[in-house]
Amino acid sequence: MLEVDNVEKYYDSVQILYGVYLKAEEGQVTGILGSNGCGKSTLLKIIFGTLRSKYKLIKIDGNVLHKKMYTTGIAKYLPQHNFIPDFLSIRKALKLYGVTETDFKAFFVEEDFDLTQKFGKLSGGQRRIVEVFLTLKTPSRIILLDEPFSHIAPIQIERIKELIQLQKQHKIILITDHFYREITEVSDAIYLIKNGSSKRVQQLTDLEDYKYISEGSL
Ligand SMILES: Nc1ncnc2c1ncn2[C@@H]1O[C@H](COP(=O)(O)OP(=O)(O)OP(=O)(O)O)[C@@H](O)[C@H]1O
Repeated sequence: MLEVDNVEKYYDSVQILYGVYLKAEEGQVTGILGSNGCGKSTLLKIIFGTLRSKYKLIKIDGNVLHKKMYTTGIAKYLPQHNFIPDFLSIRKALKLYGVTETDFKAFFVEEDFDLTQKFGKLSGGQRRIVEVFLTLKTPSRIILLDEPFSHIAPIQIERIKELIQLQKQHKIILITDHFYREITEVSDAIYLIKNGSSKRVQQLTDLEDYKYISEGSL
């Protein structure tokens, strides 16, 4: 289990997060929703350890994590924007992520990607779906996904959702996206970031009550 508590973040003198708490269980997908600029990406970066915060407490299976999470190899993080360098081939990326070529080919049957293809030569959407696939299939136990559904075609979104369901069995998956219907469908637990704090969403109508979505849009 991953527990994140008391996250406070300032950018210069502006406070963005005011004591965020969330709990993410193994075998479950934990969704994070919130309006533009509320601090979702900031929170994921703080959890991963690539962004400093004023306070935070991270526990894994009840033990306080003293190191930056990314240095431990326990987690992989999909940032909001493309991150695999242009010069890297698909084959090299598979090796780096510990994903087999067989698994890759089994998922991308239709696309029939050439494994020597470099990321710089893929389309924006192709690049994104390969990045999402690698992040989900990597053997790391904790997976942090920032906007995995953005920039990919609807049919691919369905495939990614199926992959998430398969991969979550042995993993702790934290996910955020503005495709809130996808998030609510794929998540076992949901938090909403609002006014710098996290609120556990117990039922979907809470999203209306917290004015994340307009009344009647469910
Ligand atoms: N490096 C930075 N310096 C100063 N302010 C920043 C920095 N990065 C983010 N912010 C601000 O912090 C707030 C939270 O940003 P963040 O990217 O975490 O939001 P978000 O919820 O992921 O937004 P979105 O859904 O639009 O991607 C925003 O107001 C943003 O302008």
